[in-house]
Amino acid sequence: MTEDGVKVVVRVRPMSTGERAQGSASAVTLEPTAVSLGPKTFTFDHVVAPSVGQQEVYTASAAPLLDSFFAGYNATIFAYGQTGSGKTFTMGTDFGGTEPGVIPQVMDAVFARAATLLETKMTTTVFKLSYLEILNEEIFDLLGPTTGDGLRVSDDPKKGVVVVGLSEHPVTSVDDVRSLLLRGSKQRATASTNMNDTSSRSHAICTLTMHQHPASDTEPSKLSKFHLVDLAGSERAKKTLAEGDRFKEGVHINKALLVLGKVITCLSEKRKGKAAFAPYREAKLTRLLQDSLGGNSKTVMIACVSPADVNFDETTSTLRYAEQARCIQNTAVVNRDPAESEIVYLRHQVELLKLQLQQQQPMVDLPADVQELQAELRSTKNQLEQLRQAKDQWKALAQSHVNDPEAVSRAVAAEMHNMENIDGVIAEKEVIMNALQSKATTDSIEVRLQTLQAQYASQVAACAHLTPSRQKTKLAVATAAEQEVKRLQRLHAQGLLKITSLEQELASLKQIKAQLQRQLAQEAKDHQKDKREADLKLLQLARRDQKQAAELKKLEQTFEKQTHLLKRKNEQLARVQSTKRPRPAGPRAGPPPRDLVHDALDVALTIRGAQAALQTEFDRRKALATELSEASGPERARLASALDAKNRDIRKLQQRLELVQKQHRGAAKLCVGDIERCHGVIRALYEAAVAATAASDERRSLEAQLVAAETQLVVQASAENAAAVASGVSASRERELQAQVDALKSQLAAKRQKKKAAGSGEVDIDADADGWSPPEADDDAADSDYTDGPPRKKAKVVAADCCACNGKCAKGCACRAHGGECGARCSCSAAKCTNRTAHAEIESGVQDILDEILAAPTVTTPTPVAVVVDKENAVPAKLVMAPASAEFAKKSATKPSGLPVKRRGLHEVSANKKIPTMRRLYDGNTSYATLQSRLQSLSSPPSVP
Ligand SMILES: Nc1ncnc2c1ncn2[C@@H]1O[C@H](COP(=O)(O)OP(=O)(O)OP(=O)(O)O)[C@@H](O)[C@H]1O
Repeated sequence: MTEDGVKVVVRVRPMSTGERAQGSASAVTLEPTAVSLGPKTFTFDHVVAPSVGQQEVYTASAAPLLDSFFAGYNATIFAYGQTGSGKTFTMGTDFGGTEPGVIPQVMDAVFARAATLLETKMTTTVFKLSYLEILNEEIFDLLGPTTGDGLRVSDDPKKGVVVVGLSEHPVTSVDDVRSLLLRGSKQRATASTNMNDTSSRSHAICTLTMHQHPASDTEPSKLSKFHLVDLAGSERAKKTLAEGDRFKEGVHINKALLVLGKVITCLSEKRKGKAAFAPYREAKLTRLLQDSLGGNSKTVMIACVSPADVNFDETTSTLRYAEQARCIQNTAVVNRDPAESEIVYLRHQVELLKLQLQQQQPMVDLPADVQELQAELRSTKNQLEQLRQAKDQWKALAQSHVNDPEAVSRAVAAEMHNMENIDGVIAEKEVIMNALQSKATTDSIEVRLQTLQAQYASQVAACAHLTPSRQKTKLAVATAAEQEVKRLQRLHAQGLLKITSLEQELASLKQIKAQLQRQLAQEAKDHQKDKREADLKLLQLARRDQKQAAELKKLEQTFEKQTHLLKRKNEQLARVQSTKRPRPAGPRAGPPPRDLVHDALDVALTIRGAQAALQTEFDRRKALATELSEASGPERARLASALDAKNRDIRKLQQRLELVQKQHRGAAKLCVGDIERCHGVIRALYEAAVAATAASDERRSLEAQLVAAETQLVVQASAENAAAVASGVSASRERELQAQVDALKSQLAAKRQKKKAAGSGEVDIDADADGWSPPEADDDAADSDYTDGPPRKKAKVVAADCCACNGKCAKGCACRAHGGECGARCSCSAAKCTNRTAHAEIESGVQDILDEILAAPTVTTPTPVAVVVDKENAVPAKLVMAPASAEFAKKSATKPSGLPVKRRGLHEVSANKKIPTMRRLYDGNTSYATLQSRLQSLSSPPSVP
């Protein structure tokens, strides 16, 4: 078992053509093991620069994993990063290409090493390959049938997390792998987005499983897995311009990557000693990578990033996660093949029995019953030999049927059956030994010896009565008999010796058996003990739980009581405070809540403004880069230096923004302190919200007025233009028309002025130069608790003339009912409403002009204009000539009048898009103050010809 951190290699790709076209500058500074981005420096195991090729990436990332893989450890390598950052390029399934990625290089190296192992150590290796993708949170087999539902993930107690039904294909060479991966890659979902022409829409996991079978029976077999993962990239819909299915895929991709980020953060915090639960189960991706992140695997992460400053935020986020991933601690173990472990055990048993058999080989010629025993032993030996052969057969079968689990399990069952027979054989052997022992001690040899001795004695006695010649013959016979006796005695001694050795053997077997039984009994005892202890612990834990639950309940009750008490006290305090008004100003801890809120909003608005400004800078730089690509000579040099300056500005702005964002984490610090202060903050926020809503209403209304005025004036100017161009209109008439427009303008200005003077109750949102100034609360009592800070202005009374009409103001109009006119706070359309003096006047004025023009003898094609409007007076400030579009010219040519139907509403004119270009003065990013000043600066006299 080894404890290992996740290794992180960062790969920075070269600037893409698109990024170059935008004039992007590099935002990263690279060192061999660090990347600096803005004010922050991130540290890694290895950093690969853009100029570096695929070979070095492989050497730095995957090559070290090969040793672990062959040592029996699981290995994982995965590429992580934003869309288009080069993950698929780095992992690469392009086997035949000029720049093979990590996967082809790993496969080449694995098969080369396997061949060497076979040659040098006679170790055989069996490989299987699987390839899957996670698309929209569903798992699909890229090497299985193309149709079908997603696969299920399940937890196997022995194998861990497995994908049920995922096909595994035996592979014997790199060619096999290549054809399978090419097939799978074709099936993998890719699509074109704004950020990448071939964007991967799914996470892909390719797994190579290796079984190693060493030649030596004593060495265990190993089973290890190599996961090669190409993740889909995180993406922003705003940048990828993804819609429909692409958008949906993007949402799933981002969700899975978010969970991956959470898991990485949790695991890195665990390393720092914080208790954190990694949410592996929240996404299929993290479930499948569970072992690779914090589990049984040696893991390398390749973080792919773009160097361009337009991707500053995404690169920062990738590097932040990658740095955290370095803190993840994995615990890898050598994986033994479970079937092979069984075989090793059986092999040892066979060896033991073989040894025993060898010890039982006969040393001398034994009598028939001893030979009988010998024969028995031989048959046992044969049985053992058969077992050994069966085992070899099983091994061969296992190798040839790696894909037929049923055949393997049948063979294992048969083998197990054979092994059970061994016990029976030992028992039989024991019975024979016993029988032989009793036989050998009681009958044959001793009885025969005694008989022979008796015969010998009687023969000697008989010899005494015989003649010398007969005596001689008898003596020879007696000598032979004596020799025979001696031989038999020798045999007897040898038999006894053999029996003793067999007895010893038997005794040792019995001893081993007894020892095993004792061991088993001890283990059973230990198990019982452990179980008892575990039960006890469980019981204790349950008791502790109960105790804690009771304590918790008690605490909750106490807390509830205290909350009640606090509430009561607060109420009392509020009553006391409401009686003593105004409260004397005294020293307070920290700035007043309203200032806090003001400051926080100020910072937030500044950040948003800066982000918008950054985007504008990007757009300007893009335009500059386009100009630069088309320019030549000194102009080119000028543009190049302007581009450099722009890049510097952008870099500075990005760094400053990053710093500000880091220092100000929104409203987090607002509600710190006592409860009274929190109330103050909430009140200030409420006031700010009211002020902002009022400002937004005002702005909307103003916008509507601007649009209406623009439209009217476009029509008016078009008409004037047409009339001017027409030969029938005299210069004096032109001046007259101009005078009419001026008159209308001054009428509207006067109207506006009148309204203001009457105190129409609009909230003053421009008091602050920064564009934000919270109005004071109009309820004096509400502010009674807070007397610090200078006294503030009171908000003006809200306008009374306010109708809720939709479009035109008809009879039911509230303003009309009260005898008043509609104004800025009314929800009716400024262009359609007939209850407004300005409207009526402009309408009639414009109508007069139109009538005048239509009365002219010939009207040529009008030139469309864009109009700039004075916001204050809602009258035209400037008319800018714009070239007529082809469409407009065509339509005008078919209609001699050159104008839409005479009495059609002004809104219809714009809705029909007769005016091709309309410059809008206001957009969401423009602050109110900026809008004001822009309008002010543009309110010069009309420049209509
Ligand atoms: N190191 C590199 N050298 C040259 N070209 C690269 C490099 N890295 C990426 N590219 C190119 O950048 C483009 C995008 O790369 P790629 O498709 O690998 O990105 P990705 O991170 O896999 O994107 P997605 O997440 O959208 O699938 C490709 O055209 C690729 O050829």
